[in-house]
Amino acid sequence: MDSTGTSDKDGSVEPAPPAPTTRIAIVYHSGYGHTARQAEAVAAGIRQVRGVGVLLLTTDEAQMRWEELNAVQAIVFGAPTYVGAGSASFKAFQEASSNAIMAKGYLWKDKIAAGFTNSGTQSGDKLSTLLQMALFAAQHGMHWVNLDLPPANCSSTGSDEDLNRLGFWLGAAAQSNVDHGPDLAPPEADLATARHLGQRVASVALQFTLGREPALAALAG
Ligand SMILES: Cc1cc2nc3c(=O)[nH]c(=O)nc-3n(C[C@H](O)[C@H](O)[C@H](O)COP(=O)(O)O)c2cc1C
Repeated sequence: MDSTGTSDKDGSVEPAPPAPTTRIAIVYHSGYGHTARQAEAVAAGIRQVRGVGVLLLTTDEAQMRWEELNAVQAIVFGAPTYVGAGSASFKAFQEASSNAIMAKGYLWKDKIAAGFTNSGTQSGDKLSTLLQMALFAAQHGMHWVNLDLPPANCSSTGSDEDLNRLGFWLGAAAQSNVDHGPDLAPPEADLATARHLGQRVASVALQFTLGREPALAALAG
């Protein structure tokens, strides 16, 4: 059977589901592969929401594919925290967007945005990186979506296996032991937290996409 449909027992063909009309890009950097695992988890969360597609790009790839980024409804930013901020490669992508996107008329205005970061220690000053991403989104006129998970692992019944075990609100955080490769880190709880962020952004983007057309028509009328 080709990709256009599925065949059931009597040989009849069911039409393939329509291509997603809501698309979300993930733009991330990962020096050693740990944040890449988190990015893949965000993508998996997005794919769980029917009707939403994903474009997964490194910060280097993104700088060659601005037009594709301009066409998506949401962009999720991801970077490891290096020296208390997003990595230099992520910063290079941010700066490149100034000429490529802002100077050309704020082409990302009103897109949805969200972010995630990963680092070696439990805190590791990851909040600084999430703030950097939220400010970046604000400078582009984007709408920031938070994590929407209660902080966990903060009571006698909490554990390291809880969703949002690191207790962030602004975006998804992960922690990777510095002596573990990306096959072992970040742990499942942090990948599940990243999947949650992906699902949430997909849900919000879908609401914006489906709700926006009638809203604009009403405003124009
Ligand atoms: C140059 C450099 C600076 C780092 N600074 C921090 C830091 O400020 N806080 C922290 O918790 N971890 C820090 N780390 C650890 C990384 O965040 C951690 O190893 C992370 O998993 C790397 O992600 P990646 O494999 O996607 O590059 C630093 C690592 C490097 C290489």
